[in-house]
Amino acid sequence: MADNPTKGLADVVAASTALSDIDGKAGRLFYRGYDIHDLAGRTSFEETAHLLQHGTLPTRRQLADYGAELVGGRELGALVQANIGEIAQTQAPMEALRTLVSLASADDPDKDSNEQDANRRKAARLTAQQPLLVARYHGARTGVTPRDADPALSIAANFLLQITGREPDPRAVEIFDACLVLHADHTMNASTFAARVCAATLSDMHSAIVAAIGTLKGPLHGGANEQVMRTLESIPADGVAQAVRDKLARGEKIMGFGHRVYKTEDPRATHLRKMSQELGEASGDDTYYRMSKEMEEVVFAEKGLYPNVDFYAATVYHYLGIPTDLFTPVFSVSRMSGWTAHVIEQHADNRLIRPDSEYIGERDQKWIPIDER
Ligand SMILES: CC(=O)SCCNC(=O)CCNC(=O)[C@H](O)C(C)(C)COP(=O)(O)OP(=O)(O)OC[C@H]1O[C@@H](n2cnc3c(N)ncnc32)[C@H](O)[C@@H]1OP(=O)(O)O
Ligand SMILES: O=C([O-])CC(=O)C(=O)O
Repeated sequence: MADNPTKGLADVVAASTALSDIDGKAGRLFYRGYDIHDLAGRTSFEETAHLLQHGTLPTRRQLADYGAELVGGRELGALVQANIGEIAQTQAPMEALRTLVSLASADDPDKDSNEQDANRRKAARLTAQQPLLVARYHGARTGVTPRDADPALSIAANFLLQITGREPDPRAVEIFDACLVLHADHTMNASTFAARVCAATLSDMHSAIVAAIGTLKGPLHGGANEQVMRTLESIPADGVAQAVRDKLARGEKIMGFGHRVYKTEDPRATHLRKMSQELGEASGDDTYYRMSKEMEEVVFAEKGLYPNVDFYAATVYHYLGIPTDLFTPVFSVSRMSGWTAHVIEQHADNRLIRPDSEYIGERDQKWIPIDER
C-alpha cells in the first residue's frame, strides 16, 4: 500500500474562511487580519467573540449591545436545569458538555432556523451559556452551588468567581481573559472542521457544536491540556529529563508538544509561558512552571518539537485554581466563539463537505452462501 501523502488531510485546503489565518513557518496567528499578539491582553474575550461572529472589533456601543445580548442569553433552559444534576453525577466534564449542549438545543428559540440573524443569536447564547454550563456542572458534582454570575463582570471574571468561589484577583482575570482570546479560533483545526462538516449538511448550529465538543475532547486535540497536567503531576520535580526520555523510549507522545501547522513556536505558547511564570512566581511555588520549562528544553533537544497551545495553558489554569478535569471544558468556553462563527460562515456560503477516500480493501470477492463460508 502506497503512503497516502494527505493522510489526516495534511495540507488539504478543506474550506475558505475569513475568520483566522496561520503562518506556520513564521509562527503567526491572525483573527480577521488582526495579529494575535495585538489582541491578547488588549482586547477582551467579548470583543474577540464579536470580531469573530460579527466581523468587526466592536465600538463601545456595539460592545455594550453585544454584552447585553450575552447576559440576556446565558440563562439555561428548563431541560438543562432539570437534568444537569444527574448528568454531573454520571458523566465526565466533556461528555457532560456534549450532552448539555444537545439538551440546550431543545429550548433554543431559534433552533429551527439556519438564517444568519438566527445563527448570530444562537452564537451569542451558546457563547454565554458555555461557561455557565461548566460552572453549574462543577457545582452540581461538588454539591456547592456556584455564586450567581454578576452582569457587571466579564465572562472571564464570572467564570473564575463561579469555579473558585472567591472574588478573583484583577490580574488573574486579565490573564484568564487573555487565555480565552488566545484559544478562540484556529483555522481548520479538527473540532472546527467537525463543526463545519456537520453544518454543511444544513444541520443546525447546536448539532455542529455537539460534533465539535466531541472532537475537542480527544487527547490529540483539546484534551491534551488536561494530559499535560497529569504528566507533570505524575513525575518527580527532579526527574523531568529522565521521565521525558523514558516516555520517548517507550514510543509515547509527550502531550502538549508538536503541531500539524506550526513548524516553529506556537505564538499562543509565547504568551502562555509568560503567564505561567508570572502566576507560578506569584503563587509562591512555581515548581510546575519550572518543570514545564525543563520539559520544553528536553523535548526540543530530543525531538526538535515546540510546545503547542495546550502545554503552558495547563499550568496557567492550574495556578488560576481551575480543577484539572475542567481544562478542556475551559478550552471549549473560548472556542465556542470560533466554532459558532465558522457555522455562521459555512451556512452563509454552503456546499456539502464530502471528501474522497482511497480504497485499500479486497476487490473482486466471490460471494459464498452463509452455510458454505
Ligand atoms: C489545541 C491542539 O489541538 S494543539 C495539539 C494538542 N495535542 C497534543 O499536544 C498531543 C501531542 N502531539 C501530537 O500528537 C501531534 O504532534 C499532533 C497530533 C498535535 C500533530 O500530529 P501530526 O501532524 O499528525 O504529526 P504526527 O503525529 O504524525 O507526528 C509526526 C512525527 O512527530 C512525532 N511527534 C509528534 N508529536 C509528538 C509528541 N508530542 N511527542 C513525541 N513525538 C511526537 C510523531 O511520533 C511522528 O514521528 P515519526 O515520524 O517518527 O512517526
Ligand atoms: O489547529 C490545530 O490543529 C489545533 C490547535 O492548535 C487549535 O485548535 O487551537
